[in-house]
Amino acid sequence: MGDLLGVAVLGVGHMGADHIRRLDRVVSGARIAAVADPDLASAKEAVAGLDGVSVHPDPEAALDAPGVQAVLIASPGPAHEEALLAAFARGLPVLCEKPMVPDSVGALRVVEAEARLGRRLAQIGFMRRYDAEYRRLKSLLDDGRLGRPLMLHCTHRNVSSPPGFTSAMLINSSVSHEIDAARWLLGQELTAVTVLRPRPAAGAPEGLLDPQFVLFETEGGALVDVEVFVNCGFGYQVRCEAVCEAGSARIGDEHSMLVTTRGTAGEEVPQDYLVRFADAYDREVQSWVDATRRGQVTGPSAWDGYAASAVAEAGVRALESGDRTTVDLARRPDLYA
Ligand SMILES: NC(=O)C1=CN([C@@H]2O[C@H](COP(=O)(O)OP(=O)(O)OC[C@H]3O[C@@H](n4cnc5c(N)ncnc54)[C@H](O)[C@@H]3O)[C@@H](O)[C@H]2O)C=CC1
Ligand SMILES: O=C1[C@@H](O)[C@H](O)[C@@H](O)[C@H](O)[C@H]1O
Repeated sequence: MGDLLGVAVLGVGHMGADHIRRLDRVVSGARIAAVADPDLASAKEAVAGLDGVSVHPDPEAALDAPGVQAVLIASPGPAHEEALLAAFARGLPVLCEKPMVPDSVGALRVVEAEARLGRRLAQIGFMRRYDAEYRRLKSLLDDGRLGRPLMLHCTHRNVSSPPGFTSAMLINSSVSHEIDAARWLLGQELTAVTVLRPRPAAGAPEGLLDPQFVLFETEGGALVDVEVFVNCGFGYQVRCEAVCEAGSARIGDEHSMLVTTRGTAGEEVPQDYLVRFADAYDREVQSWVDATRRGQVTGPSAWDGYAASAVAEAGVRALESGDRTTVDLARRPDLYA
């Protein structure tokens, strides 16, 4: 056990429980040292059968527990800022689920706190950067064969939204992935956003503006459109097509299986992100554990987390006003150059 990275997991809901399973059974080089969740019964259940794990209702008690060397934050977004700052205060490396901090002012506080430390401690959970298809697309765009990217056409569909999901969350929870992916794929900041809303789908909960059509402009003059539809009812579908000056490339169609039964043949569609992005989460967490054990921090940074929150915030304003809304980004600290 001594050589394994001792991880405290904060939050044992959908993502936290899946990351606990991953750290315990999939990823090498780590062990769960502590967990925290105000729902103590769920926390105990999440680590039932694991040795040497302390269970806490309070996140800071988990950070101070024996054997904790790193933190994985999987609590709801509004709890992330406090947890990140507590980890920084203890010098603990962190993998923090997206959104890093939902509001940009809080996200900037995290960036500034890390910049004051003078070294990176946080990796943000934008797992698409670890997905095989996204990585192929990134390599293709980077090698220049297709020429300058002009547009990204993105689709983001969920079968259904969890209870309490708001119209703003279509942008700051769901589209936050496209915001990060677009910034990463294009190597450009997003500068303005417009949101159109068709008549809501009959299957959407009362009052939820679902679907939405979100259009981003980039600093290099490209456009990124996203259809986000979180109660589509039929499957989890994430696609991205890059249209460039000398060709196009599309990802997101490979995660299905051709099934033949009772006289028909058709494709099975994944039903959620835990299935569609299973390999990406595995690679993300393995990469975090490996880098942490080497004393390094890699992957999406706190600056990327902040930028995603600032763009999403402009998107929510655009949704509410119906106007094209520009993005205000703070100056990027040298730490993230
Ligand atoms: N990367 C991805 O694809 C996904 C990321 N997420 C992100 O993961 C995070 C968690 O989401 P879910 O697991 O779906 O939520 P969830 O609601 O299933 O679980 C959250 C858990 O955190 C606990 N909790 C509440 N306050 C806490 C605190 N202060 N400290 C520790 N635990 C606390 C709750 O009791 C609950 O058990 C969110 O930031 C969400 O945006 C969620 C789904 C997919
Ligand atoms: O991060 C995620 C959720 O929080 C979000 O609500 C979903 O729309 C995304 O597909 C999923 O990847």
